[in-house]
Amino acid sequence: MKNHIAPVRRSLLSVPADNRRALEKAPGLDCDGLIYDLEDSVAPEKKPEARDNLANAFSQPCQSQQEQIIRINPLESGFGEDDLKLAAQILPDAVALPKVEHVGEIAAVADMLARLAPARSIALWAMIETPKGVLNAASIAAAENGPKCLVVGSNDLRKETGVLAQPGRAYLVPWLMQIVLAGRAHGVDVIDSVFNDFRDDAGFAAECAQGRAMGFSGKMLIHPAQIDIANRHFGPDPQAVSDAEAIVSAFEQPEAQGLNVINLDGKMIERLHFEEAKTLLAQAAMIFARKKPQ
Ligand SMILES: CC(C)(COP(=O)(O)OP(=O)(O)OC[C@H]1O[C@@H](n2cnc3c(N)ncnc32)[C@H](O)[C@@H]1OP(=O)(O)O)[C@@H](O)C(=O)NCCC(=O)NCCSC(=O)C[C@H](O)C(=O)O
Ligand SMILES: [Mg+2]
Repeated sequence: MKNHIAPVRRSLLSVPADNRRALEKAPGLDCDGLIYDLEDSVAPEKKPEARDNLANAFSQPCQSQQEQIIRINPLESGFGEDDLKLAAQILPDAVALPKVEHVGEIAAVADMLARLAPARSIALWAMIETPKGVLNAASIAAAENGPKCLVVGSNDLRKETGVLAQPGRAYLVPWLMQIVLAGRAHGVDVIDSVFNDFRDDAGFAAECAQGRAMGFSGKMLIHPAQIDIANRHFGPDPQAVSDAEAIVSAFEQPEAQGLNVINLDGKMIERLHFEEAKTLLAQAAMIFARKKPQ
């Protein structure tokens, strides 16, 4: 995505970087972003090949407007440094760090990237997927030159805590809300976790609706079949667009000049709703104007 003013992040598809067919297919899909994965979906012996695939994919001319993110391996894994060298060479929009637990990890990767690609700024994203990551989410989001996005990894979070995968995510919700609050407190975008059962459209839609209601901007995805559903749930629906148009129009009337609160069809509308409505319309316009992938 090349508009960095108000990024739309409804749907972020993870693409295993060792899967050439998926790499080929991904730029033609209607998701807002691609998270090219070098971490858990790629076996240790395939990491070099996966990096070569990405170098090759990024060398091709590309019309896609998707935001491009590379998920690297943790630095202590022994793979992370080579992943960062690759990032400095191919210059994605962002590098996603998995399993971030402390603000120091962000600083270490930022320093390394600044040394490897001094003239370019590559944003950092932090995956929050361990108990310590959740507990420290606020300080991670607040880091100087810190992450632009927090992404939840609920598979790892469940593994580390013993919480079971259940519809409704009752026991995960408090932690998810903590992550949303941490991100929003520091102006950092928040993305909900993957949903593993990619053939269960109804279950996925329910989880998207829940994530949207919790305040997430979008969802990390694992399969192309999930894109339309995520776009629909996290994007502005026609009713929301027409409500926003009515609010903007009402506040722009001469009689609303100098007023901070108005009555619109029996509802109290404040200037904050006016600002919210303008943001929603700008996002809707951006989605509408975006060139459909071929
Ligand atoms: C889950 C999959 C292994 C399923 O793959 P497959 O069996 O190939 O599915 P389909 O036959 O239904 O695929 C249909 C076509 O779609 C393409 N495809 C599938 N997945 C992707 C994708 N992710 N990106 C692009 N294209 C994709 C197939 O190639 C087929 O194409 P065609 O040949 O034209 O028919 C697979 O979907 C998969 O590997 N998904 C991603 C897995 C992944 O990235 N895992 C890491 C992220 S999960 C995570 O982060 C968890 C987090 O850390 C946490 O802790 O929670
Ligand atoms: Mg994970």
